[in-house]
Amino acid sequence: MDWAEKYRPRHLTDLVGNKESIRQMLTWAQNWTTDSEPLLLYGKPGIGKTSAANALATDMNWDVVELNASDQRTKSVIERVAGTSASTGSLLGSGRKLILLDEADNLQGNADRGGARAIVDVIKKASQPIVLIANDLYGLDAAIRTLCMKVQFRAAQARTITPRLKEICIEEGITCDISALDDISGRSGGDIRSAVTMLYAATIGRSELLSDDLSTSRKDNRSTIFDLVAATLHKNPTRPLTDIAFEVDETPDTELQWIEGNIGLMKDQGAICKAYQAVSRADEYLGRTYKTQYYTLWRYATATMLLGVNDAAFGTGGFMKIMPPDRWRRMSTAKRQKSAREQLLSRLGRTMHMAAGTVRSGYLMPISLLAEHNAEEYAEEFSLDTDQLDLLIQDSDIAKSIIKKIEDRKKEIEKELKKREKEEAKAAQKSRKVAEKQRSLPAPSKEVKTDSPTADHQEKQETEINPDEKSSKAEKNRSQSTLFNFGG
Ligand SMILES: Nc1ncnc2c1ncn2[C@@H]1O[C@H](COP(=O)(O)OP(=O)(O)OP(=O)(O)O)[C@@H](O)[C@H]1O
Repeated sequence: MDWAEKYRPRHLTDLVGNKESIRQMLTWAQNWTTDSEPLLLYGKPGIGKTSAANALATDMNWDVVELNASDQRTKSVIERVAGTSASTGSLLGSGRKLILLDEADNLQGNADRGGARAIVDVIKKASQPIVLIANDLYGLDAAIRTLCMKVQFRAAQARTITPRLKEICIEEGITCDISALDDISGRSGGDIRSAVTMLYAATIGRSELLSDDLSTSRKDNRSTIFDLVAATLHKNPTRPLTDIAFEVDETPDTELQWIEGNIGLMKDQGAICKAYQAVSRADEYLGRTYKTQYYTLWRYATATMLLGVNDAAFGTGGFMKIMPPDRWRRMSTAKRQKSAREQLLSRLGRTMHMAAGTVRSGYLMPISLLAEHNAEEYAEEFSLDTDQLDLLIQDSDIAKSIIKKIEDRKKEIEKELKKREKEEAKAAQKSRKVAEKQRSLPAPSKEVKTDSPTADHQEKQETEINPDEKSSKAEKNRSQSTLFNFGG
């Protein structure tokens, strides 16, 4: 029996983590009446949902009728099995039956589309407790979802899984390194089933588990292109080169570029020359392969390249810093420059209302000469980036510093704008508050106290108004009094 099954928790107290969810389940079960909602347990796989449901039934002394996705969960099966169980008592006549619907989010895959509908009917009619289990809450039919009391199960934390693994090791009589168990717990991503299974796999045929055992068993033993290049340039490769090449996940032409790109690591000029001859011969075979579509030639190309270069490399050894082919770096630089050139021409052309080709053939040189004298203005005018300005003035350092200066200035302006917006918002808020406060004040009494500070202030203001304004105010007052008089 695999350990995940062997060490399935039998009682609620055996479960690791999710204490609050387990408490909710127990309360639900202890207070269960025919009016209770069914329970929906949801969460990632392997964290104990099914085990918890079974353990609950055991602890409550209930029977279990389980329907999982492997059963043909058609409407009729669900109605027959769950429906009957739900509406009748226990076989023993006393206890209850827990109806367990595992993988409830997988009903849509059934041949009979009545599955979800049937569950809703069964749930509504049920006279026995029902537990549904799902990984994806929203993969569940909405009608079922809304009928249930939902309890979430969360992935376990690594530090709670390790003690469980230790218990299993003790039970199995295996001496274990705690750091090895921590490693397994960490890699399980909170999935306890996967942690238990990993432990099982790592300890097969052992009575001791050390952290080193784990790292070697985990290591991907396939060779990489770095291994192949290193072995080819080494005087005594430990394994046949063709075996290593077979494991490397690259085509012979890519391998050729890598080997050619690292030939320079050889010290001896004569050896380098010999290695290039082997590479050139291999390249011929590759060319013929593509021309004739006769892929058996690939093997000759690979053998010529690896064995020829290794033969030339005799005497090379020690630490080597293997790098991706320089040609790739140059190609990517050239590609970047080409795109910068095209963008620059189209930008200049757009501003000057002419085709990019015309700019290149007739105007690029004079613009470059002019830009040299006023690079910053040109960069701003045409919104150039570092590469584009560099193309124009042919000086990457100056281009870099100018673009940085422009960007810093832009940032400064943006900062200033933001600051101002904030200040304005603050002022607006303040004046809103003042207005609100004034509105909430009781209406002033009709009798105006002339000795009040407000009145003083008003008076003072009036004395400060210049004579012209005063006369126009007097005029206004006069006309107002006339109006009142008219109304009276
Ligand atoms: N909380 C837990 N405590 C102890 N062991 C656990 C726990 N969760 C999972 N396991 C181990 O993983 C196995 C599988 O657990 P279980 O079937 O309950 O998970 P599940 O959440 O229902 O997964 P799925 O959604 O895939 O059905 C158990 O038999 C047990 O060995």
